[in-house]
Amino acid sequence: SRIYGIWRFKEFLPIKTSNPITMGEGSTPLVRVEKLEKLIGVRRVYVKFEGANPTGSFKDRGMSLAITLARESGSKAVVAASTGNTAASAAAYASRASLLTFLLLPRGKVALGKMAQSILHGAIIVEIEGNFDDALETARRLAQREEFYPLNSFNPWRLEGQKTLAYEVFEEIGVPDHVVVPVGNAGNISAIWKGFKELKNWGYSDTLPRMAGIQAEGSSPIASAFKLGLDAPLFTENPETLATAIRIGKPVNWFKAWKAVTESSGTFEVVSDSDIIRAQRLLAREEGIAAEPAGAASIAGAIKLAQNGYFNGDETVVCVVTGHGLKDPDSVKFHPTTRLRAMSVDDAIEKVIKSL
Ligand SMILES: Cc1ncc(COP(=O)(O)O)c(/C=C/C(=O)C(=O)O)c1O
Repeated sequence: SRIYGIWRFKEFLPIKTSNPITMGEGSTPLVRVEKLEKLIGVRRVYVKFEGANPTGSFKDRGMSLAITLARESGSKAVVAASTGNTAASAAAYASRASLLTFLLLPRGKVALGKMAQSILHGAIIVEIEGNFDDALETARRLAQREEFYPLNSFNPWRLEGQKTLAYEVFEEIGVPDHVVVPVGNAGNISAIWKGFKELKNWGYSDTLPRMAGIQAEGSSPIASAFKLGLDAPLFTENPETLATAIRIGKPVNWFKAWKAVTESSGTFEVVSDSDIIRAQRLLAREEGIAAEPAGAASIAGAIKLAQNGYFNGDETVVCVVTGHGLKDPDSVKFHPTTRLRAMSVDDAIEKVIKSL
């Protein structure tokens, strides 16, 4: 059968199919980041680089299952509210299944690369005046009509695909001490935790990681409440962060994420937009990894957790970088570099030599 991708784990997936809608999603790089290790102060730090998926984010893992089911459901169209990556992934996989895609997007709040993908794959795009949470409510109501198949992460099949990240990490390095995940609608951290629990329940492993969920300061309904010692999130009407992928005020999967953190004796942490931008630059200029801002939030979170003494120094930490830097080209405005204008070959040569 398949030698790479999530369908290698077909026995662990809840749907039986001989021809899934797939583009080889999964089997993403687990990259050791030794310079960041020194900064975070633990024995090993790895980045699970989900930007290497077919549409550039972890969403592809779950979309492969969900679209395979959508095709069998007899629906004519799929519908998804999104901050961008679910949209891009839905449009790509649905086109492969010859299904129409309706996207509900918060107008003006979706990063350029994700809009480009949604357009390229021919989705029907509805830009809503409002935020992601309004878009999600629209999608939920549309999904009550037979002709629309719902793709948002209240759809459990998406999370069943996303749990495969845990299987891949286990295959390569066993069970890490910590897994750090950026949290928006809170599906992914829950899915990864589920994957590790299954491995233990099925007797493949005998330990579990501690999960750390990272949210952006202006959009941290779960993390802020957790840090205040509350037992439920503080939903916010106006989430704000430049990490637009995780700009979500009413996370639909908050309860699953809360359980993942409490069951694993993990934590939630809040990082500022400047922490995120700093992490994006460190990843790109020290480790060669291009992360979109929300993807860099896991590294920003690990740095902050280290500063708060959360780690004991000899652990292995996996940071999930959830989306590729190409998704949000506008974010390069935060990362100036030298750009020289050369009027001729000689001029270019002279300027380059002067810049050495
Ligand atoms: C790069 C990136 N990093 C982290 C998250 C948060 O994952 P969840 O906590 O499972 O929501 C998202 C989520 C994106 C959407 O929710 C969407 O695309 O609509 C993301 O794109």
